Parts: sequence; structure tokens; C-alpha cells
Amino acid sequence: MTKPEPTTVNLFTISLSDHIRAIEQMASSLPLLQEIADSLIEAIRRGGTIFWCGNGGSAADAQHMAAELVGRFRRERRSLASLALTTDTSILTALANDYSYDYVFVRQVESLCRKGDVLIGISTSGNSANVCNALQKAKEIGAYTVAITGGSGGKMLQLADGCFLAPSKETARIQECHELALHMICDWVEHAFTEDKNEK
Ligand SMILES: O=C(CO)[C@@H](O)[C@H](O)[C@H](O)[C@H](O)COP(=O)(O)O
Ligand SMILES: [Zn+2]
Repeated sequence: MTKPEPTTVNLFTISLSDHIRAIEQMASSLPLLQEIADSLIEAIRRGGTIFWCGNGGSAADAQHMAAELVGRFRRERRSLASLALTTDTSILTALANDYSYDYVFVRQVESLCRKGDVLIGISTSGNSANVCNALQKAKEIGAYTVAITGGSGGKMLQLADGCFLAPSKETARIQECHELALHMICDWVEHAFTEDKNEK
């Protein structure tokens, strides 16, 4: 007998329940997220910059979160130094063409990242070579390194001072957890730089 075709409703229901389960399990990671957010606050207070990198959906997250810090998330406050290493197509294409795609972030880290800065690498597999190379270089420079990943963490784990593991093995669910985790980090960072602490 052939397997019945999945219906939209079945597929959607599975996605929804997997999403809810993963998001609920994030409760146990809140202390880790607090630690990462505190490191960002410390770095910014000392004049550091928060750098971000990732591929595909994670590149979108990198840009999204840099924009939250440079612009604003929920409150009025000063602009915070942050840059996604995923946006300059001339740099990205030159590095990919002249070296290899594995070097598109590391070379930017080498030129821009200093001791006291933070590099946040976002990868659902934890194994993307360009993100791992960037974290390795940032560590050598003396920057604080953060791995935002999922499942069992992959190669990134050894390269990170702070890490968040989304509790799922599914790329899409991991990305959904990442967005929430990163928004929570932005919220706490922004709170630290907001003068009116009575604001929510
Ligand atoms: O958004 C998605 C899948 O939801 C894709 O674009 C996905 O981000 C890409 O396949 C990435 O290359 C995956 O890389 P990584 O998360 O394993 O580092
Ligand atoms: Zn996606």
C-alpha cells in the first residue's frame, strides 16, 4: 500500500506542535541568554562593537539583529555599535572568488574585530566553515565569541565563550528559536542603555 499524501493541515499541525515544544523548552536556556546579553552590554559599555555572521536564514537574522542595535528595538536610547558581516556584496564576492566561501567572514573579522568586541556566529548545524573560521579568528584576537546554534551544537561549540543551543534538530524550528532568543537578548541589552528604567 502506498503511503497517503500528507495534507496541508497535517504538515502545519506537526510544524506548529514542534515549534511550541521547542519554544517551551527554551525556558531552561534563559540563564545562558542572560549571560550572553550581559557580555554584550559589557562590551558596548567599554566601546566595543557587536559583529554578526551566518548563512541563508541566519544571514537574515544577523542583519535583523544588527539593525535592532543600531536602530532601536522597543525603546528610545542611543545607537549601539553593531555590524552584520553579511551585507557588503563587493567584499563577499571578492573574498569568495579570490580565496573561498569559507573565508568570507574571517577576513572581515581580521580587519574589523578588536579585543573587547563580540562576534556572534549563527548556524543551525553549528558546522558552517565560514562561521567557524570567523569565530576561531575572533577568539585569537581576544573578542568574546558567541555561538547561536541548535541540536548538539556542532563544531562551533568549542569556539564559543557563550552559546545558545535551540532545542530542536529541525533547521526551521531552530531558526524560529533563534529569532526569539536574539530578540530577548536585544531586549535586555536595550534595557541596559535606556535611561528611563521604568519603561517595560
Ligand atoms: O533558511 C534556511 C532554511 O530554513 C536556509 O537558507 C539555511 O539558512 C541555509 O541552508 C544555510 O546555508 C544553513 O546553514 P547553517 O544554519 O547550517 O549554518
Ligand atoms: Zn528559512
